[in-house]
Amino acid sequence: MVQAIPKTQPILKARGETVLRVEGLSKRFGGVLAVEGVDLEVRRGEIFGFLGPNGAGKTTTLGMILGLVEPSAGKVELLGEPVRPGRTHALRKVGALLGAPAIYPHLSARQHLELIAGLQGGVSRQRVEEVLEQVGIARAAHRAAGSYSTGMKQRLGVAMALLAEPELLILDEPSNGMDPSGMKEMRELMRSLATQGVTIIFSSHILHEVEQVCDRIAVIHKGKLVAQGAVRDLLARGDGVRVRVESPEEAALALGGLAERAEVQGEYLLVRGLEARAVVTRLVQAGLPPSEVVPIEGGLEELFLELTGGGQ
Ligand SMILES: Nc1ncnc2c1ncn2[C@@H]1O[C@H](COP(=O)(O)OP(=O)(O)OP(=O)(O)O)[C@@H](O)[C@H]1O
Repeated sequence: MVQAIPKTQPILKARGETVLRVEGLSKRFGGVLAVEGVDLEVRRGEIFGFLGPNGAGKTTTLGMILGLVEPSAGKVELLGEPVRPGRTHALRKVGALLGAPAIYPHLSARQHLELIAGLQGGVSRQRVEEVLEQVGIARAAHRAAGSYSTGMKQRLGVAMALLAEPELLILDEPSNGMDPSGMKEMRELMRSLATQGVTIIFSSHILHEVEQVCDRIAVIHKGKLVAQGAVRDLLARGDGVRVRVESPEEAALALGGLAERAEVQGEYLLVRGLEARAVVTRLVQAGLPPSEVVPIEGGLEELFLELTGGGQ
C-alpha cells in the first residue's frame, strides 16, 4: 500500500498554473518524422496522461521535454523557462523515470537512494526515509533490490526520481511489464503523489490505465497529437446517439457541419458530438423525423480506437 507522508513537500504554489508548455514540437530521425507539430499544456497539480500506441512518439516527446533529445522544430517551456539541452535550470525541479530504473541487484533500496543522495548532494538522510515511505517500500528498504518484484523496482525508480523533491515528475510507461495488481499500485502511488502536490506526466499505451488516474490526457498517433483535454470531456466526445430514419444518407447531410461525425449504419445513423435533443430538432426541421433515438455511451475506448485506427 502507498502511505501518505511528508510534511516537507515543497509545493504550495498555485494549482492550475502552467508548468509545461510545448509548442509545435517536431523530431526527425533521418527519414522518420517521429514527432510532428505537437502542442501540450500541463498545469500544476494535475496527473497528465500521454497516451498512444507503440511507436507513436511518446518517448521521443518526453526526451525533448527533458532536454535529452534535441528537437528538429518547436519549443518546450518548463516552469516558465525554455528547455535547451544541457543548460536548463528548471530541469533541477523535474524528476524522471524513463524505462526500467538502473538497479544494482545486491544493493538495497535504501543504499540506492543513499548513493544517489551522495551524488546529488544536499539530500538529507531524513529525505531518503521520507521517499521510501512515500513510494511504499520502507519495509523492504533493507532487502537486496534484486529480490524485488517488477512493481517494487519501479517504485524504487520513482523514489530515485523523487529524492530531489521535484515539482514535476515525468514517467515513461511506468507500468510496463507489471501485472494488474502492480499497475493498480502504481496508479495509487501516482494519486498519492498528486495529492501531495507533485504534478505528474506519464506516458502509456494502455487506455484503461490512463483513463482511471488522469485529470487530462493527450493522445498521440504516428507522431501527431489527435486529441487533448479533460478525461470527462473526451469521454463525452466518445458518446453519441443512434437514430432510425427513413433516409440515413439525407439525415447525415442534414446534420453535416453540426455533428462531429455522422455515420450511416444500415437503417440507422450514428451521430457523435451533438446532443440527442439537437439531433432530433435538426432532423425534424429537415423533414426527417426519427422513429427511434438511442443514446450510445461510447466512452474513451471507442474514441481512442477511432483516433488511432485501432492500434494499441
Ligand atoms: N534514435 C532514434 N533513431 C531513429 N528512429 C527513432 C529513434 N528513436 C525513436 N525512433 C522512431 O521514432 C518513432 C517514435 O518512437 P518513440 O519511441 O518515441 O515512440 P513511443 O510512442 O514511445 O513508442 P513505445 O511505446 O513503443 O516506446 C518510432 O518510429 C521509432 O522507431
